[in-house]
Amino acid sequence: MIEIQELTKVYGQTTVVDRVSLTIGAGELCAIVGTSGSGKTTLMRMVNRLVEPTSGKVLIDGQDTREVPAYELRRRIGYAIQGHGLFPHRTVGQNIGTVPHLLGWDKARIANRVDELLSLFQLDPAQFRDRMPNELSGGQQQRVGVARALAAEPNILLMDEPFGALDPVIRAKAQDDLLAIQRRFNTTVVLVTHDMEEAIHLGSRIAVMDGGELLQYATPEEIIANPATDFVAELIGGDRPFRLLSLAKVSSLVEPGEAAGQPIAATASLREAYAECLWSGREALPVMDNGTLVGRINRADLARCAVRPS
Ligand SMILES: Nc1ncnc2c1ncn2[C@@H]1O[C@H](COP(=O)(O)OP(=O)(O)OP(=O)(O)O)[C@@H](O)[C@H]1O
Repeated sequence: MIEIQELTKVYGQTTVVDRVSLTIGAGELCAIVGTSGSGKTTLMRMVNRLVEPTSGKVLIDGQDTREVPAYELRRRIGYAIQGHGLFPHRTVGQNIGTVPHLLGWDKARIANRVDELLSLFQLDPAQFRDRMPNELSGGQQQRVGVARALAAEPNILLMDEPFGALDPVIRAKAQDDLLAIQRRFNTTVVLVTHDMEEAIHLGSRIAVMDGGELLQYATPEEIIANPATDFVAELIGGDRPFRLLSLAKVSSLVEPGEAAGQPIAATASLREAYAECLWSGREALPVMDNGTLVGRINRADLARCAVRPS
């Protein structure tokens, strides 16, 4: 658990993070969202003391981070940034093994961990572990960057716009990889993004920053339904019904029965299902789960899920 209490950063005359307090539960993914310069990165970097707070404090599992040497904190907390920050003259395997090496893990354990992470990120270890970063695509480099941040099995992972530079298809894949890994290891993740869509998709809670202040800290459902200020509403944009639909899966709305045409996956979002209904002009779609037809989903139910929650 991360408890941020009255955290403040002042540079010269400017307060860039202003008495922000929030608690991130173990295994949660907190997405910090806001416009450029709103203080997102500074707030996040104060968690591992890459930036020293001017005042306020951060407790990790109850321990004040000021009592822990900064270098130890940075080893304990994974950190991944946009543009991955890989060491260009070290192989993929050496990059991923950086922190385990610093922690004195033996070679076999490091090699196992490197291969395990490469496999998790769907990069064949035999093919990738000895390559240099410039022999990878941007998306592959990004995945290696996240794998490196996870190498020493940190309980906490800080991510600064990790998917910002990726094209939409690779980005969606990288986001899903992150969610799968985060759930598997129950990692607490703090992720900075300027993209509300990404925050809604990934965040179990979203912290909205503006001008150094925390405007709202709530679940995606709460933020969409009840934005705290006009600015938060503006960040969410006009397509709130679709954002609501994107939060739930088809499996949550399956009913018994049949429908004609191409099935939709139970793991697809309600938004995808609604789009498919509209696009194909169908009132209902068959639902497929692991290769088996499990029922159908109908358009009227989908439309009801898009209504503003009361
Ligand atoms: N080392 C520094 N010295 C002085 N000002 C700084 C320093 N680091 C950041 N700032 C200022 O603090 C403010 C917040 O910066 P920060 O990087 O936290 O914003 P951000 O919300 O992450 O923005 P972006 O989305 O553009 O990365 C900005 O106005 C920035 O210019």
